[in-house]
Amino acid sequence: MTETKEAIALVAHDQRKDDLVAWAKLHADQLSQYDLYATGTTGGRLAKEAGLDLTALKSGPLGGDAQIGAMIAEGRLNNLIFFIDPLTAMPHDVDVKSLLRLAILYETKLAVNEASASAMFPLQDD
Ligand SMILES: O=C(CO)COP(=O)(O)O
Repeated sequence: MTETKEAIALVAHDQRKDDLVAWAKLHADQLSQYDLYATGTTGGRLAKEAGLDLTALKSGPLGGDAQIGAMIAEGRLNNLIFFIDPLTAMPHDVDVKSLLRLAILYETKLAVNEASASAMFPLQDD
């Protein structure tokens, strides 16, 4: 029987993308052991610049946050690394709030910056 790999979703707001890419480069070996998902623009950068093999969803403002929220609600994802920009208003703030609400509701392991993302590893099975 093949074992299902645990999944991690990676998301960063525009002002935090450089930081997530830099963090992901440092942790590429660890990340590559998991099924990786990302919102569209974040995923494109992580694939190109950090060499990660991942599934890119829609861009956040076009429904990518909602897709990740749906994965959480369906029990398909329980790790989320979301580098949030705390200083910029977002047109899709309701989607961001919805994703965070679902992550909290479903006990998702959630990291919002470098320190908390680094503290996620090694991931432990529930
Ligand atoms: O907006 C986002 C998260 O709220 C991220 O989306 P992108 O990765 O497509 O920029």
